[in-house]
Amino acid sequence: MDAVSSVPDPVNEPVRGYAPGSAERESLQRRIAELEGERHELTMTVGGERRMAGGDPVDVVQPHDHQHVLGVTAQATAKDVADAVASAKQAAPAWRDLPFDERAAVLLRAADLLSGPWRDTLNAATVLGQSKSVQQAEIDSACELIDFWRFNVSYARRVLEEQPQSSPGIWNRFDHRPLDGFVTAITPFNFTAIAGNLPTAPALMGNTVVWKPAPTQQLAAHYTMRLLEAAGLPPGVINMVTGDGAAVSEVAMTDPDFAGLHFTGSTKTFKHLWRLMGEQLDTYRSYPRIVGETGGKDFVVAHRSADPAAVVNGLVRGAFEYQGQKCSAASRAYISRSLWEGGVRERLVDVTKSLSYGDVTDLRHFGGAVINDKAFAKHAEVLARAANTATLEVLTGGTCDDSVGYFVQPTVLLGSDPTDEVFTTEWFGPILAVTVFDDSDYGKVLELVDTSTPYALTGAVFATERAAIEEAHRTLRFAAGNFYVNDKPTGAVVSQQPFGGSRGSGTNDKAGSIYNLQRWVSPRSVKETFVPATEHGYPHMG
Ligand SMILES: NC(=O)c1ccc[n+]([C@@H]2O[C@H](COP(=O)([O-])OP(=O)(O)OC[C@H]3O[C@@H](n4cnc5c(N)ncnc54)[C@H](O)[C@@H]3O)[C@@H](O)[C@H]2O)c1
Ligand SMILES: N[C@@H](CCC=O)C(=O)O
Repeated sequence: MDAVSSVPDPVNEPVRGYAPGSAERESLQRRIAELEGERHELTMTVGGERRMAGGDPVDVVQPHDHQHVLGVTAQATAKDVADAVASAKQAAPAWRDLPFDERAAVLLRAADLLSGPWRDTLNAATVLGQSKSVQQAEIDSACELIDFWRFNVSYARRVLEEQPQSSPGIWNRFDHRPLDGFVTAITPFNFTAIAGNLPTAPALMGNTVVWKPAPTQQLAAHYTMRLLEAAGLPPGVINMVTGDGAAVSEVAMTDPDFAGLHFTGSTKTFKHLWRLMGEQLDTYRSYPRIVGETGGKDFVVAHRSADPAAVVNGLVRGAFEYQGQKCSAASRAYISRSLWEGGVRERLVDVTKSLSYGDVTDLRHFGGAVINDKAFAKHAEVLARAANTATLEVLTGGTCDDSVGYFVQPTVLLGSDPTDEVFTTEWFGPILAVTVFDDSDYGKVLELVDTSTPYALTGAVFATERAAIEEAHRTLRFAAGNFYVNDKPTGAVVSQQPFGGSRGSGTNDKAGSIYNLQRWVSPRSVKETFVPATEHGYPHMG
């Protein structure tokens, strides 16, 4: 059983600005150029060995310059995944028997390496492979991942401290065992921090893991794996397999020792995986722990009392940072008529028009391209439909161009039918749908916001009247797991706004919090009686 010692008090990693002329900018640009000039062999890592997966090769490109191949990865085969599962099982006894402090030290060291010598590498890989602006890479692949690793150690310690009461002559204890089997972590393309957190959180609690990143995030995932090795992660504790995941669900998730899924990605994929797990219930030795954080259709509501400049800024940053490819991105807005007609419409259109999306290695751009050809085609279809729908008006944007990169212009659609799919479907791109309501209909609009989508991830209300804010809290209590007052619905910070949503948006286990970490232990209650009874009778028997 783990002894509990004290661990360093975590603080949030400061965000660097990369202003022109700064040493940090020069250093990052140098690293970007180095990684851009290499052609990476994006292998799996199984039992500490790097090897190319056996299936079809897959090019990993720069989304803003899709002819530029950064490296080649490959689809993992059933045999590759079976090897990763075997390796996770083999590494399990030694890893779970290692004292908590030794496991924690690996992540604390990884955090310090990322804060220092590895920062440029992970940021550069995220800029190039996922088309993030430097600011968006910095808050993700540096700060958020460092925060996950440091804060998780402190939360894990609190989990281990939780102990039952004892009574005279009896000592009761919790043995915080890892799960009885291995964990599968499946991660999305859009956050390097999430990709790094999902395998490491269960590992911290003593589990071994099969991790499958998204192919489009493979460059940053490759360096995350190298960084964990540099921090001292033993071989086999986290086994990284590559590809689109078909073999992972077929092999790892149908193994009798599969004990937990740590997933972030779309609602559709999560439901598919949950159904698969349901079908396998008679195969598994334990009921698997299922943690899945999924899609959103995140809202902004602006009451007539709101500060117009704050509303516009919240919409622009909330909807268009990282090309709208955040699960938290504002994609539907409900604006009171007096605000809209009092200048918000013009200001929103003007600021949105001024945003430049381009090659993110040129740091002057606000954003880059969407992740791949599939996302581009989906957005192109949405924009074509919008242009031909009578209830929709394209206020700005509405165009896209994939001749060099997968560029979709930041788009604002004005809709008179709030049931149209632009207000209900997650597209995961830079498309914001706005509808305008009469000031007196605020209460009705809150009801509409609550009921018009299957999701409940993030949302924001802008208002200065306290009664309006209180009404939004009440009506929208279950409409968002992360709710913002007078702020954009994106940009949650580990330890400050623990992140996750409910309804169709996930199991709401709040990544980077004590709630998430406790899902990766299976406590054993131990009762020890110091002087055991020797007579079987009771007083009532006389
Ligand atoms: N709620 C959150 O915290 C959160 C955070 C980030 C992203 N997201 C959501 O993620 C989605 C965007 O990410 P994405 O496009 O990478 O999602 P996705 O569902 O397409 O893919 C997620 C992961 O699942 C894998 N996958 C897909 N099909 C699989 C299968 N059959 N078997 C095994 N693995 C499979 C993918 O390869 C990838 O690694 C959006 O819906 C977004 O809202 C949610
Ligand atoms: N936690 C991030 C979103 C993660 C999903 O993509 C935010 O709060 O913006």
